[in-house]
Amino acid sequence: MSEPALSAARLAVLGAGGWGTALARTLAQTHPNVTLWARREVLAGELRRSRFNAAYLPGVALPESVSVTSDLSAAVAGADFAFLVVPSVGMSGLLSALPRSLGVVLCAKGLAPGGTRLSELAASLGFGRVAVLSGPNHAEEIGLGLPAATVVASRDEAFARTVQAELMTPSLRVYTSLDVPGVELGGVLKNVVAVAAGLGDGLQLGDNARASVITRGLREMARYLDGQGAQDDTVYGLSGLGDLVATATSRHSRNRAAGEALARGEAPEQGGKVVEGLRTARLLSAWAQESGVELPIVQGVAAVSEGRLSPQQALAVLMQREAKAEG
Ligand SMILES: NC(=O)C1=CN([C@@H]2O[C@H](COP(=O)(O)OP(=O)(O)OC[C@H]3O[C@@H](n4cnc5c(N)ncnc54)[C@H](O)[C@@H]3O)[C@@H](O)[C@H]2O)C=CC1
Ligand SMILES: O=C(CO)COP(=O)(O)O
Repeated sequence: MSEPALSAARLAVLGAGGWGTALARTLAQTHPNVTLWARREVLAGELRRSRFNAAYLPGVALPESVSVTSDLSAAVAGADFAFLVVPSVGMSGLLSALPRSLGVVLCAKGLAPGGTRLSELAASLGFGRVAVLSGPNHAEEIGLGLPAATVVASRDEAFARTVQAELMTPSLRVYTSLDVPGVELGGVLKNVVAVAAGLGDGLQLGDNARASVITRGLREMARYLDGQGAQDDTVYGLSGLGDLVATATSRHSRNRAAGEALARGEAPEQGGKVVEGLRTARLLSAWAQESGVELPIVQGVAAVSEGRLSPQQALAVLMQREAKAEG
């Protein structure tokens, strides 16, 4: 395969956790001008010195061409657009500190406080060029250059195409979409179902149980997306079913591992790595309670993570729901 052509675009990756590091490495294959911003200077210094992110993505070398800084203004100065890769709880603070003229690609798979979608948050803060990136993309594999596909969605079709063109490499196939809520929410909800799959794995419930959780979880995802303005078929694409399968079955998934830890009676968040599905479960469980829309798996995960039910009790609640037709 021939070497991909280099691009003159200047790109910023804001957030130096696992996914930000993997994206910076991917972009560096085709861009000599990539800057990676780490919130903490101690991490930025470590990355500059060793070129490895031992805490968040061990084993993936950051190319020398990637500039690393903890100075946010310097990171985005002259950038054509930026990938925002901090946990969803940090997105509001990060967006507030950025120039509104900057094109932003939101890469977190979670919701803002109160359950607002991150793309809505960005628009409400005055950003004009807003895209979301979502798909079956474990940083551990993308960072090694293993093949994958992903979706960039924006209401601004030209911006989505620009991001697609800049992010595509021979090992990362990027699709565009105009369905922002559909693509964004698929990535948000699959994390909760992955926690449920992890709970089942931790309780050693077997392959049938995992398949049932994935399938009924997909149904809950579709039910929620339906009320949020998403297109019907998006949930069955890469950002929905694709990412659900990747996350609910992968040894890399932090959300699945959190479910396993809960089943063992251990703390679900370990090593300082973000587990978006726990917070999302609580936000969506509250929404389900208020709206009367049934999201039993989401509500079960919320109940376990809040300590209201044991994993075994949550399983019993799910299994003993009233008999009904599939749908
Ligand atoms: N790890 C993965 O494979 C993928 C993760 N994502 C999503 O990307 C987002 C980031 O995840 P990871 O990179 O895995 O997280 P991570 O846990 O590996 O690292 C998070 C990074 O963000 C920093 N951080 C934490 N709070 C912050 C704040 N308020 N402001 C700025 N920086 C802050 C941490 O110091 C750390 O460097 C999450 O929403 C996750 O769901 C999406 C696709 C793949
Ligand atoms: O979103 C991801 C893969 O697409 C990563 O999932 P985890 O946060 O569960 O590791």
